[in-house]
Amino acid sequence: EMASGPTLYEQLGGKPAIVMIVHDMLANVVADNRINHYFAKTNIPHLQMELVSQICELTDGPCKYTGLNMQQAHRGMNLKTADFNALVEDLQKSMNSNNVPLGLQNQLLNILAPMEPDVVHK
Ligand code: HEM
Repeated sequence: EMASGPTLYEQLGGKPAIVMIVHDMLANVVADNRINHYFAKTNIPHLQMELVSQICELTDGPCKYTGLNMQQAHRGMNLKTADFNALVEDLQKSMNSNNVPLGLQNQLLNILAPMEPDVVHK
């Protein structure tokens, strides 16, 4: 059997660290005039809960994401690549302020990047 090593979830610092990263990312988003209009009617605590669950599962943590799939969640928003990149910047800003090492930042971004086609132009 191959030794697998700690999961990305574990390396990030588990659920408490992911809660902090998502919380601070959403604070950045709400303050980001490039994209905050999309979130004007959004229940932010609910979105935070869904994002934590999704990132926990994607990083091999002990969670099961039960929210909408990415196409459903963003249908009708007609998001652009620039909107996607702005959100990624807000996530990077949060990871920097939470002292997430660059190698781990890039591992998480590499998991999220392939979702772009499901999120933009929907
Ligand atoms: C990889 C990138 C993204 C991921 C992983 C992601 C993930 C999610 C998730 C998990 C939800 C909640 C779905 C549910 O409630 O069941 C959601 C909702 C939402 N997303 Fe994204 N998202 C991404 C990109 C974006 C971008 C770029 C924008 C806009 C700039 C955006 C705007 C929204 C909004 C406004 C909602 C909430 C809709 C509502 O009020 O119910 N998302 N997203």
